[in-house]
Amino acid sequence: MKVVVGSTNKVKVGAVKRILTPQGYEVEGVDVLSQVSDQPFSDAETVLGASHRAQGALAFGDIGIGLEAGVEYLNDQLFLVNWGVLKTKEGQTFYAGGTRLPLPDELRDALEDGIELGDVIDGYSKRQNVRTNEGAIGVLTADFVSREDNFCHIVRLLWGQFVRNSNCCRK
Ligand SMILES: O=P(O)(O)OP(=O)(O)OP(=O)(O)OC[C@H]1O[C@@H](n2cnc3c(O)ncnc32)[C@H](O)[C@@H]1O
Ligand SMILES: [Mg+2]
Repeated sequence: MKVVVGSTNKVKVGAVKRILTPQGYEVEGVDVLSQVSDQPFSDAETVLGASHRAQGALAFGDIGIGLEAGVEYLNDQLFLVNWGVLKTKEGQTFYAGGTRLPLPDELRDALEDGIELGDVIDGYSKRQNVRTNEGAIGVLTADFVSREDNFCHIVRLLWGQFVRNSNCCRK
């Protein structure tokens, strides 16, 4: 059974591989459109992007997984949010949300101006390609939690729901 991730970002594909390769699944990443803003600005837009990515990925395998990051206001505080969607050829859809972490106030203006967090966090941290490495979450947690760790948590939540609802691999 082939599992396809709707992105070629190595932390997204790496997270799915980390959970599903040991279970014997073939995992591949493909570039598909999220059909939302490059920087989603709400939970609703972020989960929609993940859903589009899962649907796009499903064309290339038996299971499609979409992982999407965004930002969301809670009261006056901007938070980093992450969502995952898993879709099967049989028409099942599973959703899971990940960690929420407050973003420093210094980042808010640039994000409100439409600059992607991936670009803003590089300048803020004085690091490069943060989005395909430790992620904003790595910068903000002194590297205790990486962006891949964060997506792994979501993949476990998605896969666990899929297993519970399928006949193939229930323990
Ligand atoms: O190739 P894709 O799959 O698009 O990978 P991406 O890094 O752009 O990932 P998303 O589109 O899901 O992320 C939406 C935006 O949020 C940014 N972002 C979210 N979480 C991040 C993190 O932990 N570190 C750096 N950038 C992050 C990202 O750079 C985008 O601007
Ligand atoms: Mg993107």
